[in-house]
Formats: sequence, structure tokens, C-alpha cells
Amino acid sequence: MTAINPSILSADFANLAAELGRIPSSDAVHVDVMDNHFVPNLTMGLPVVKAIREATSLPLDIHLMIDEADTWAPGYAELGAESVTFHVEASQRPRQLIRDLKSHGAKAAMAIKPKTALEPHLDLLSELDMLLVMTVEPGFGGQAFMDEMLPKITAARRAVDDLGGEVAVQVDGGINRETILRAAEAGADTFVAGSAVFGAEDPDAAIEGLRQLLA
Ligand SMILES: O=C(CO)[C@@H](O)[C@H](O)COP(=O)(O)O
Repeated sequence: MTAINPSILSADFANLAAELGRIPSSDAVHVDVMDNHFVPNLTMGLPVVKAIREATSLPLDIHLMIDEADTWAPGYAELGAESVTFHVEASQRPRQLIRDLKSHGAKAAMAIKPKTALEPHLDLLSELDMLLVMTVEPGFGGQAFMDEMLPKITAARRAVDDLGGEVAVQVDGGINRETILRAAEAGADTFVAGSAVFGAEDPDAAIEGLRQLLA
């Protein structure tokens, strides 16, 4: 099963409800929460994500690029997100956090930055619903896909397959019509795309276009 999750970081923030209406065929809406500490950019927090939750019936895939994930992440699960992704670099007790997210009914996902090695964190894999391999330095949309992350995606896929294949492997950053197949062939199954979707005249057609490339 593959999924295309458009990132609203590239949407018009002054018209978010209307923008959500332009992506009805999304598998989930990817929401980038940034705190200007963990990453050098600031987007939104719980009140805005709550408003997004109320403005759409699409599942929400929350990507937290924030410090103190252990404190803040459960709140996003509580408001009804389908999945909540925390960065392993921002959690002091990831195993407990995964349990907390699940106890609030959300899927638990963990992200790793490009410079973070995967192997030291693979012991958490069996408890996760999704692993996000960042394919750009987190913080901004519109960056180029880092081909040097392909081996990390493959390593993640192998580790997931060894466990029985229940954990999704998500990629985020620079995913577009040129790069999506490379990421898929390396082992990704869940694709976040910001500028490739919201930069298109018809965002929903852009989602369908990406899907067809994977078919
Ligand atoms: O998390 C991030 C950036 O840190 C992403 O979700 C971006 O929003 C992806 O944008 P594109 O690279 O697809 O334009």
C-alpha cells in the first residue's frame, strides 16, 4: 500500500480551509509543526492544528519539528490526529512517547534527520507504526531531494521487512514527479509532497499524477 500525503507547508496559510478542499484525494494531510528551535522556522501549534482538524475530515499526519516532543506530542494525538511523528533527536524517552501516542488513539511515528544514523534507533522499530526518513534538512519546503538518503531508505525497508512489514516507511522532502520513483524503489511507501502538490495548478490532479507513477 502506498500513500501520498500533501504537505500544507506549501499551501496558502491565509486560506487553509479552502486549500484543504483542493486535495480531497489525499491519503492524509501532512501538517508541519515547527517551533523555531528544533528547526529554523516557525509554523503553527495546537490551536491551529485543532482548527485544521475541524476544517477537514481527511486524516491528519502531524510532523512535529519541535523540541520537548515528550511534552507536546500527546496533545496532537488527543485532538484526533491519525498519526503523530516526533523526531528521535527531540525525545528523551521515545519508547514511553510511542506508548502515550497510541494510548490516545494515534499511530506513532518517528522521524530521523539526514545526519542522524538509523541503526542506533532500530530497537524502537517494532513499536512504531511509521518511520519517517527525512530526505531534506527539516525546516523548509521546496528543497532538493537528497539522493544520499536512498541507502537509508533501503536500510529502513530491510529492517521493516525483517519485522514482518507492518511499519510504514515515509519520506519527506523534495518528493516530486522526478524523485518519487527513486524513493519508492529504495523502499519508501508513504510520500510527503509539498511544493509538487500545492505548486501545481490543480493540486488534486498532481496527487493523482504522483500515484500513477507508482502504479
Ligand atoms: O517537513 C518538511 C520540511 O521540513 C516538509 O514536509 C516539506 O513541506 C516538504 O516540502 P517539499 O520538499 O515537498 O516542497
